[in-house]
Amino acid sequence: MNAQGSFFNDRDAATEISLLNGELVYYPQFFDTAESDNCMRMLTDTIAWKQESMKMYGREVLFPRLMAWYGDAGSSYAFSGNVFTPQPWTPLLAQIRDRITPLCGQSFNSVLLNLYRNGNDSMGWHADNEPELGARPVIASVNFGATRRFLLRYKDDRSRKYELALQHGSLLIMKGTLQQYWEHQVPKTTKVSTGRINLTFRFINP
Ligand SMILES: O=C(O)CCC(=O)C(=O)O
Ligand SMILES: [Fe+2]
Repeated sequence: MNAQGSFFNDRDAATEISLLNGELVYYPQFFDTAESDNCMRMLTDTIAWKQESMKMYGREVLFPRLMAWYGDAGSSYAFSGNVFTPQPWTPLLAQIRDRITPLCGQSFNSVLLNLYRNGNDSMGWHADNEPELGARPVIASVNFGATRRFLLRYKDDRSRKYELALQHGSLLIMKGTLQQYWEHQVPKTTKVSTGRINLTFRFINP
């Protein structure tokens, strides 16, 4: 805790990034180092991590990372042929949700967690444009652990690109028409040998 009795520092130190047909707001140090270290440890140990699989060309393929889904009852989420039924909010996940919500201009009823065990774990190109998220979803991405590259490319012109290094304790808000016009990925890297946890807070229309 700091002198103001808050676990969180530098919440206002944001960079607003206006892309063509999409908006990002990046808070590099939304959570201070002590709190981020604690979140990394607590989430690693207490989340019900699973390696899910998806059907690809008739074969079951494992996702190259561990995942978990938490949220309000009824906020089920379907993607890549999976239906994720949420587990109830843990106190820590609810605390993180409640701290980021005031900055996001909307509430969240669920969170998808991804654990990248090392640089060999990754997430491929996609947009978070499932119908239950609505046309212009606000998605809040919270990062703990190793810094990983977050790449964006414009769907209609893949030479138009943007890149961020998402660091320990950061918050990235994706909004506007970003998910309609852009895709994003977290590529593999040989430079990272430690774990990273990403949480994407979402509002699923029931
Ligand atoms: O790990 C990340 O930074 C990206 C996560 C993501 O794109 C997602 O969960 O949809
Ligand atoms: Fe995504």
